[in-house]
Amino acid sequence: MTDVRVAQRGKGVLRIFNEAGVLAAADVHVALRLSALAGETSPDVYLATALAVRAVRAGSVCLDLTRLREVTVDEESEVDLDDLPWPDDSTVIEALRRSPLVVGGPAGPLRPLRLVDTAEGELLYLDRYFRQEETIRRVLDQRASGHPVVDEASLRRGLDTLFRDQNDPAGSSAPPDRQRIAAAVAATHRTSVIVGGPGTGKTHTVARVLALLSMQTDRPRRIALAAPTGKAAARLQESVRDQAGELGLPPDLTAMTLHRMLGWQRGRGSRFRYNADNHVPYDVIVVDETSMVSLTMMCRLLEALRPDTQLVLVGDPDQLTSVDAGAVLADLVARPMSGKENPLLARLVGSDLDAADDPDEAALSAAERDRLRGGVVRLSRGRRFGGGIAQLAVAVRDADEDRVMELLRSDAPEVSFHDIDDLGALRKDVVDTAAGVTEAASGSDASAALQLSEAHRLLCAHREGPYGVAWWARQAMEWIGEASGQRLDPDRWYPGQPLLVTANDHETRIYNGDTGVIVRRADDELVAAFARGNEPFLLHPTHLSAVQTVYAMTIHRSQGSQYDTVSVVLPGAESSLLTRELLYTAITRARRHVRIIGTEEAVRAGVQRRVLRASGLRRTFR
Ligand SMILES: Nc1ncnc2c1ncn2[C@@H]1O[C@H](COP(=O)(O)OP(=O)(O)OP(=O)(O)O)[C@@H](O)[C@H]1O
Repeated sequence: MTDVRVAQRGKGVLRIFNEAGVLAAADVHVALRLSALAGETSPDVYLATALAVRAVRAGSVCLDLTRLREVTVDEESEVDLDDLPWPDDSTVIEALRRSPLVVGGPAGPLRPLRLVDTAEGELLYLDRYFRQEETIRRVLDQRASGHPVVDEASLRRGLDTLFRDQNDPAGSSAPPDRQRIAAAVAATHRTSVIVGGPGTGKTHTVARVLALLSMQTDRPRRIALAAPTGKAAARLQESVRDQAGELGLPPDLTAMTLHRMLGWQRGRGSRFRYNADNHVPYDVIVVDETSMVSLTMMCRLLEALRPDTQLVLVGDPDQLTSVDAGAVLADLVARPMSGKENPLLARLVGSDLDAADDPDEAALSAAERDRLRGGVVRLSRGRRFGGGIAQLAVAVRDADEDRVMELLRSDAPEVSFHDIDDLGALRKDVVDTAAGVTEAASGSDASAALQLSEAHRLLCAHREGPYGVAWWARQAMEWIGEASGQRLDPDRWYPGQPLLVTANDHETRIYNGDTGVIVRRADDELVAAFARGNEPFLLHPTHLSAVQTVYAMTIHRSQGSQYDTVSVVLPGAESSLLTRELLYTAITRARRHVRIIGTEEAVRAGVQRRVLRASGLRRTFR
């Protein structure tokens, strides 16, 4: 028997790294094929190439050659990474500098790798990702070289009207008001980036940005609202529509996925209808949940923009990033800012920029002020949560593990911490939620069933194993079966069955990650219901190409959704999936209560472990 994960052609160092589980067979094949085409024979270059392919697979845009050894392997692997025959960093870099894979060779113009020197060390790119990153950098810099033409007096009036004191509607909100700064930045820059944790008012601000921009002209602005997933688009649309009447926005603004906005075409691969030669026809584009946008998608979006289209990128850079390579939103916030601050900003919101601390909002730091040059504003004042969840999220984000433990062990009603044997409260939430959803679904009330299915969600870091989704979903089904006296059979459709879509279907506009529920219609037919705008979208379940029954889901999948109560089953402290970003994402899925199930050791390990996502966007190239 051969192990499919081991590349049969791999020899020497590649074979050793492959068998140790650091490299996949595909990484080895790509490295060998490229080397053969270019006539490369150095084992150091083989290894670096295979590690560069692996890095992209693991979500990085490039390989950080100064951190070669920072790789993770499966938990089951018993290999000690330090025992592997790691070459010396500088030997690898020297070999790459001479390599035909990097400099081109007699075999032809093929140059599949790029070696880049930066102040913090060398990066190795697969050419395709290098070019995408270059495009992003170039388009952003071009767009930052000028500012939109605006009517200053009208903007000032707009800001005064839209950002009111909550207690005194005749007055403006107290400075510093970062939402007002964000709106002013968005109105005066071609590209702006509005970031913040959950409930900091990102969508509230976006609706006001749209109102502010619409006030600037008599001609209606062509506005596009977009998000990387269908679910996130639906949420954005709903929030903006809720505020449309109050703000004088068109009542029928529709949000769509980025794929749809760029004109995804069946059978055309990543080639969109709108691209560098055929720009998207909008004056203003808002992208929500930008943390989930991959490098490739950001590249496609930026190259499809008209130079004068105003782009507002919104999201939470502390969350888990896209499944594909890149952490573009976090990079845009952290990258060295070029350009000068738009002087108009100081005239419009000078009192916010210069204000001292206010009881509700701290004064702007020097770093925040600097980020304004790049059109980046971070909203920090939580507007939604009763303290506990937000405080916990902030402590995780700031890697303050003692504070995290203190909050978990406090009696804050929004947070609880349970041992893996202490499952009574979880069981009750699972059973009660299923009972509520089943009752509504059996009574053909699709809206209520969908709403009730957001009352509680069980999240895991892993798919498999004792901490994984499969195990916990089975456990949940047993609990529900015992409580209702009826065994659940996920191989047949039944009312109240919770669904998770696992692949995009552009035709039905049902997307990977969308969740729904099976409902019995008044005519007794069973249909799948998905939340979409005000009315649920119903379709026959056989029209769903890829769908699972979901009593537990991975934290990755839960991105872009929120639930009243979230229960998070943590894996063991040694799990490489357990990271700060993962914990932060899980905690911030909860609206009212977050229940963490696991050990103190696991919490502390998770808070300290970071997702390594190498990219060049944060660096200055030499
Ligand atoms: N300046 C404000 N004055 C009053 N209420 C506000 C203000 N800003 C936000 N809110 C309210 O706070 C809540 C959270 O705001 P919003 O939904 O815009 O946050 P968000 O950052 O988009 O959150 P999420 O990331 O979870 O979607 C909403 O109910 C909103 O109406």
